[in-house]
Amino acid sequence: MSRILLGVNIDHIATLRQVRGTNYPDPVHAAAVAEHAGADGITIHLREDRRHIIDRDVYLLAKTLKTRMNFECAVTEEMLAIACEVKPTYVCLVPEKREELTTEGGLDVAGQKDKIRAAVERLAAQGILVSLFIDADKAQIDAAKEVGAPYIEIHTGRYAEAHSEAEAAAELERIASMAKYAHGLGITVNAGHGLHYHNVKPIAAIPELYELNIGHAIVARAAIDGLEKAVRDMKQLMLEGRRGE
Ligand SMILES: CC(=O)[C@@H](O)[C@H](O)COP(=O)(O)O
Ligand SMILES: NCC(=O)COP(=O)(O)O
Repeated sequence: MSRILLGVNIDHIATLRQVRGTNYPDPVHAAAVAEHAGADGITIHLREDRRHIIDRDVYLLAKTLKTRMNFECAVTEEMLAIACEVKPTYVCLVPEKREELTTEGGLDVAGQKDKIRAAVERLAAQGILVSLFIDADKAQIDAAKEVGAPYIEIHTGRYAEAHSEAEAAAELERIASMAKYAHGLGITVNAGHGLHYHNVKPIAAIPELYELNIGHAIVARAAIDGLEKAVRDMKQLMLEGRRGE
């Protein structure tokens, strides 16, 4: 049985901070906790609108991570320049729409090969391993190969959001067959988006997958699992305050 790795996406630790304009919770701290718990890597998505991860996080994480950074970004001059300066282990190029709640689909590599090839070459020249976040689609995989990307990340959003078991099974089959196809072309295949505690096992069973990137569900689980201690700690401090301690 081959190993499958977990990249923990900490974007939504930063969401909690940004929503109040506080300096906590700190994604840098969260990354250290995730690494201590066994994360194989840390994923962050620096959105153009800086709605969660901000530049400061990227630069600090580059210094503090003990595993490796998977830096997700749109294919823009601003983001490519940051990536080339930070030099994370991985850059995953993703599509981005300003108004979306989260990433809605894969990058159209086939429709903009010259632009993506130039980005891949520019990042690779800095020693960065480039991944393309794409749908489980043969034309997109062929295009990823053509532009020289050594990695792809298959978008699992449609599987995660399936409205029926039959739809989920069909999506799973598509992801599995496209993972096999891409792997056969010599591409290292990751997957992610919308994976959670009840849908991850069938995806993790796909033998060609190297790594899963999971964020929202892990942060949500942490909020519930950590709540009991958080409430106890607050009550204890209130008691100490009342006692004049
Ligand atoms: C590219 C991808 O699937 C995820 O990283 C997703 O884009 C995360 O972005 P949000 O955390 O803003 O939803
Ligand atoms: N690339 C997918 C990712 O990093 C995590 O996505 P999600 O688990 O937050 O949906």
